[in-house]
Amino acid sequence: MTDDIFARTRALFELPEGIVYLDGNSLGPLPRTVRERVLAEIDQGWGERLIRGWNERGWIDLQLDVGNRIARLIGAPEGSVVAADSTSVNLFKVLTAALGMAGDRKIVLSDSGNFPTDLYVAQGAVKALGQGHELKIVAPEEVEASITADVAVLMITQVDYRTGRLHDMAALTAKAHEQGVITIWDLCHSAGALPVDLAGCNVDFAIGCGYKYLNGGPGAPAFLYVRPDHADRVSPSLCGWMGHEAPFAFDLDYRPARGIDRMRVGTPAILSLAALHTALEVWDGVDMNALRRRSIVLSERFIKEVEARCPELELASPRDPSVRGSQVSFRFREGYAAMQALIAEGVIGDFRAPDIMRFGFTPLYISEADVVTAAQTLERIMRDRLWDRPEYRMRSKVT
Ligand SMILES: Cc1ncc(COP(=O)(O)O)c(C=O)c1O
Ligand SMILES: Nc1c(O)cccc1C(=O)C[C@H](N)C(=O)O
Repeated sequence: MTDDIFARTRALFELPEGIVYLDGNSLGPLPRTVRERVLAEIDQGWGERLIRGWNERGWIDLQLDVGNRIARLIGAPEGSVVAADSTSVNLFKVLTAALGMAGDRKIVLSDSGNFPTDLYVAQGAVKALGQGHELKIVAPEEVEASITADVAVLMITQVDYRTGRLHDMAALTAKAHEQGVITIWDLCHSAGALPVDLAGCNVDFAIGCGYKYLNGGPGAPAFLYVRPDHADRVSPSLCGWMGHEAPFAFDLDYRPARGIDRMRVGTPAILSLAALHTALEVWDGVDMNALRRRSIVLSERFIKEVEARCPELELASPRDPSVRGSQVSFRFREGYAAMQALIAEGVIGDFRAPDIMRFGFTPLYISEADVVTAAQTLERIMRDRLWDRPEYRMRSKVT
């Protein structure tokens, strides 16, 4: 039964012939219906309806409509998620809002497994606020013990982009709340990768991107969640007219809209939003628990196959699947060149410095046969030392 669902979802994607795509954790592939939707938005929307498209094609509500589709995947209620901006910008928005609610507390707590943009945004936000806040970065294993009553905000990415290590959202959020700490979760590697229960965990704020497991396309709009009981209280720091109570009243003074709408800022990129909106239809009928079971089957199989075939590689991800997201990483000193060789042989993963070969497992379109093909190809690359070729050592701008 489960297999039938994923055979059906696989057919919804346009995947190049002869490629095993294990990089949907960086950029999801193209859902077939997206092209038609974007072309319709161009031809019948922009082309024919012109400015009338905002009302007649529902562009003005699209950020909330997309948000509602994402909400189901992350355990958030209707009307609590908005699609907007990039993850980095959304993080700035929620972090400054959270710090505005945190009274005299000055510490933003995060960990060294976080994606660098999150840390950079926090550094920038602290500087921009100029109120003596401080970013404290601890090791991932030290997060829980570091949640103390002097912390203002806990800012954590649930799944480590390099190793796939999974933080316990329920436990860390509960501990944070015991200590009066506001929580922000980055769901970039969680949304569409595993079941997330924002409401059940009582998370305060969350953000994430649209281009990985949600398959919204390169640079797709990101998303932002505010717990409903905070939504009318938070004071946005990026105050734009789309987040105003009455944008078309053109008042001189900013008055925040009610609810999640206030986290909107400027005019959204409608063509990209339309692509994400349609891409999210592939999730119709997909049970996130079934997805998680399948993701574990695929990643366990990959680990087993690679460890049996490639003794040079060392598992960098947690061995226990219950504390791993939907990706598996291996360390290899020549990992960059080995990944280029693998890509040249039709298996696409990616590399993260200094030595991590990273593979994403996305049950919507990856089968167990793909996993075996990937491991066999990797075995050949290691056995024939294909990574030793000079052409695979030249670093590209984007890895
Ligand atoms: C955890 C995490 N946060 C943020 C980002 C990126 O944010 P943005 O969408 O602003 O590029 C990424 C990946 O690019 C990520 O892995
Ligand atoms: N956002 C990306 C981009 O614009 C180019 C290349 C890769 C990305 C990524 O998403 C990287 C990703 N967050 C990572 O986990 O490494």
